[in-house]
Amino acid sequence: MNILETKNLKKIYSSRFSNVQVQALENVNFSVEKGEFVAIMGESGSGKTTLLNLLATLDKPTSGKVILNGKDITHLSSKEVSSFRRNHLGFVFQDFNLLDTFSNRDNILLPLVLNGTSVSEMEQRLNPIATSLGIISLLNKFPYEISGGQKQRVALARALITHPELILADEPTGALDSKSTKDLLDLLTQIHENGQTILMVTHSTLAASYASRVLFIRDGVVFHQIYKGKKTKEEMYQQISDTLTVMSTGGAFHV
Ligand SMILES: Nc1ncnc2c1ncn2[C@@H]1O[C@H](COP(=O)(O)OP(=O)(O)OP(=O)(O)O)[C@@H](O)[C@H]1O
Repeated sequence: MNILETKNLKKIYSSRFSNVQVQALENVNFSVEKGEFVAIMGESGSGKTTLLNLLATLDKPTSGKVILNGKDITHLSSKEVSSFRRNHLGFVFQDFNLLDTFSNRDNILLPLVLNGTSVSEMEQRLNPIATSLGIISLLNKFPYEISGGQKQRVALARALITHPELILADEPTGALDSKSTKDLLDLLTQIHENGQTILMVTHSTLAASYASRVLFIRDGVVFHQIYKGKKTKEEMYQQISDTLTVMSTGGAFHV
């Protein structure tokens, strides 16, 4: 079953002060099945952030549709979008986006507080997630007291606490050292194996090699995709690297 689908997604940025227009996405079509872990790769300027912003309802496309769980989310009113985002999507960012004035526990619970969830329900949700992410001992600390890898695990807990249909991760390992990167990727794999749908934008071949499918964007269209299937992480890594080389040297693929 498709949980996410983009149909003929196009985004043209136009400036109010000049006639210059930038076509960031030309015609993006893809779908994500429930439970998939999809990585999106592409060179700088290929339109990845633009795509993520459209999927996250942070921006509207020039034309085309984003369908999440059967609902076209491109025409939500400004009143609807923030509760929609909170209830259906979980976000993980490169720079964690945790509030330093809140404890880690309160950072994680914030989306539930905004939704008016009861305290007992919050605790019931928090415990299993914090246990599986290994952050129970960090809950009463503040973000500035913990390492980058720990912060990203707290951010992941915050993303999971609402049981979102889809986790959108923007370069989640970008600010982490190699040990924390591997730990985070193992956790994402575990979450994926538990049935969570994840879409991750990344420049990292290593991060993408953990995904069940990698989509490559070039010049505003989906240029190629690789399914993990029965490949090992190492085989996947090699195939992603080869594809990036073909892309950077202007070679052609057919999706
Ligand atoms: N707000 C904006 N106004 C005008 N042009 C924009 C805007 N945001 C992005 N662009 C342009 O759209 C194109 C796609 O940008 P986007 O940021 O989506 O690429 P990206 O693949 O995420 O790049 P990177 O990997 O460097 O983050 C680029 O040519 C960029 O300059």
